[in-house]
Amino acid sequence: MDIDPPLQVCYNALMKDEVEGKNGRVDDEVEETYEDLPVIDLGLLKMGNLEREKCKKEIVEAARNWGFFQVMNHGVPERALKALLYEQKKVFYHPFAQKSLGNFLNLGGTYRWGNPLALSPSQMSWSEAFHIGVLDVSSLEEHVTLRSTMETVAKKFGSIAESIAEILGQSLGIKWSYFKERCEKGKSSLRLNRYPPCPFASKVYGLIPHTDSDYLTILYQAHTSGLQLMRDGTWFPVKPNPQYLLVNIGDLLQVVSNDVFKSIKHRVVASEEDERFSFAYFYCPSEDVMIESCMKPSIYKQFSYKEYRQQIEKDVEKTGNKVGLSRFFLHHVLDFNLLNE
Ligand SMILES: O=C(O)CCC(=O)C(=O)O
Ligand SMILES: [Fe+2]
Repeated sequence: MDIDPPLQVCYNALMKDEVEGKNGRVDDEVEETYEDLPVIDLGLLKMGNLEREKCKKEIVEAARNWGFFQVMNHGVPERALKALLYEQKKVFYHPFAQKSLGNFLNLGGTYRWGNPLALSPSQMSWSEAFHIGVLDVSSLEEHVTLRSTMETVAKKFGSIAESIAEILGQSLGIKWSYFKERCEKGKSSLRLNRYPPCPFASKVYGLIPHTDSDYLTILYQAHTSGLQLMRDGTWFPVKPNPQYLLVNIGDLLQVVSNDVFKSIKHRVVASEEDERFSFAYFYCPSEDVMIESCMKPSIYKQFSYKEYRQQIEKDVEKTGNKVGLSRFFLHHVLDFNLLNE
């Protein structure tokens, strides 16, 4: 059976171009188990002062020490999460010829698949996605149930992101409304991901290693494993738990915090048997917002969010990879490891 979207065609073309011995992804060491990723009970934020402070402290510690953590009692009903998984499946199961039309879902340019700019199989993601601006969700006129489930999830995930950003900001001495002001009319988005089973699972990623280009991300990965994060140079699997949401620090918060909080590299490995779904909320400012450190001396130059996105686009076009924050180091401290990846 043909694979939809036509990832195999893309893969075959890349394999043809590859120099022998260089094909396929790099197989780094992966730890077998991962029990320690913090789990934070957000229910405590609704309790007395003591519990609230304890929870805030745990969030700040997890963000400092891990950059990636899980939250429970997050207030998003399980039926809303399941409903979006169901709705996203229905959308993905439309034939490729429809999905790839510019105006599918009445929205332009929201559908992504593989990586049209990949120069080798290791830069190719065996997945497809809809990346929809939160402010555009209301344009999904004909897709009533998709729209309403996305609206529910976006609203809930957005307020979780806002609360966590506020707590982290306060720990740095930033005004409580700092992130809210920058993101209210901003570019936050929801990304629906589908990872089809892959006949060459050892050769490509489901989603190539990357950091997120936002303040922070709220992710739901439901039941199927595949997500891994990089810690101290080793990849660790993140065990799925349908009760939990995952939170990870993005590049912009790394800059604002002057590296107190780190944007953690993560990836999804491909699977020969399993189809996998996930969805993510990216908490982002408006394009004109300046991204700058709240501490001196700053590690990074100031840049606008728009500049950051444009730089990423340019780098991906040229090299197949996002270079990311090292482009904006002050004093031209270039991280050649990152550049050469
Ligand atoms: O599917 C996942 O678990 C991760 C998705 C992700 O990292 C992303 O969409 O940026
Ligand atoms: Fe990500």
